[in-house]
Amino acid sequence: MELVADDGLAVATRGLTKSFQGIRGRRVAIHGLDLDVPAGGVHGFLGPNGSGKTTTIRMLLGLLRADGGTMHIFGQPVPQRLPQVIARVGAIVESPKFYPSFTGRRSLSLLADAIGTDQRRVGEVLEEVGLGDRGNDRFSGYSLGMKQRLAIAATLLKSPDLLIFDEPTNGLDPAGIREIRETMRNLGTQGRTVLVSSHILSEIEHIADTVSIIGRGRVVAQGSVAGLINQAGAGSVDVGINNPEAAVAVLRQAGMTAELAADGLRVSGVDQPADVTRTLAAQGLYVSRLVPVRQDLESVFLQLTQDDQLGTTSPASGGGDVPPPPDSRHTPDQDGEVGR
Ligand SMILES: Nc1ncnc2c1ncn2[C@@H]1O[C@H](COP(=O)(O)OP(=O)(O)OP(=O)(O)O)[C@@H](O)[C@H]1O
Repeated sequence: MELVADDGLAVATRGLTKSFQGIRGRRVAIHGLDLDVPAGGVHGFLGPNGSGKTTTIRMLLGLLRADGGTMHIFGQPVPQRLPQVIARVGAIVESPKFYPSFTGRRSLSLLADAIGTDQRRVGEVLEEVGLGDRGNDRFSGYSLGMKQRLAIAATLLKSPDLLIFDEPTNGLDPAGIREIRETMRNLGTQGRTVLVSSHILSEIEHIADTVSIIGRGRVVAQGSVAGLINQAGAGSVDVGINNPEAAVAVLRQAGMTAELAADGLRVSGVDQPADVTRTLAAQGLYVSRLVPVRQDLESVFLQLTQDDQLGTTSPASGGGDVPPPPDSRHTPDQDGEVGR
């Protein structure tokens, strides 16, 4: 049985591939995915709709069979050693179901019995997700955010080291989103690893320690949130000027990357903003405004996934560029479903 050394990763995939049978033939959904999720903290698994987040998560959990590549959870190859590692994993992959007329506490208590967990955990996990004072209310009276937090509480019963949440804020209002965000942040600060997928970046930017951005089944960037933002935002400035067309031409002639923007122009790849003003002034063009561009994860994400749609981004982690495997190696999607 293959084992990897303790590399500090909660989850690692290498060259992971998966295709589905569609009406017009097979479509590659996961395209050589190399994912690294460090142990401890919150990891945002980000990508546009249809980029392959759910498919990846379902493969990790043994709910769907991969076509190729390897997956490890805490150094154990999965699905081969999933039975050994699954006790350390809690996951929510679709909307959780509870009896509407049961209280949150009763539902958790039944679950605790079913999985052989001490009943003392019920009160603890209710507290952990902020439902300590609502545990004796019926599930039917909970807000959507509370229902989702009860689902998180259920995954916490067995004290997992890795929590996997697939789009946990889908369908929630802003208050519900905030509650779930805070819950995830708290879990991530307790030494646990929280792997959370989302296509909404603003949800993740402030709670994630590290992120992976995927596009079309490949990792296009991964690392710390701050690192990705710095990398993408380095040296961009917005320039206000009377004659932006002429300024763009002058700057391009000087070897800079400049383009027209809504209220002036944007120059990227600038080490010294003073170079911009100097270059323009030398041609009689005077800058009225020079503002460094503040990047956020959303703009990094859009840039990277847009580039990927156009096929211009090379995968950051090196192994993503795997051609679609030949059709003959695959069985139809329905055959790939495991235990569903
Ligand atoms: N059971 C299936 N049969 C056929 N195609 C599928 C199946 N599941 C996923 N796909 C396809 O695989 C691709 C990746 O889908 P997936 O649901 O993993 O993306 P996602 O990133 O989770 O998107 P979303 O944010 O919309 O949930 C899509 O093109 C999707 O249509």
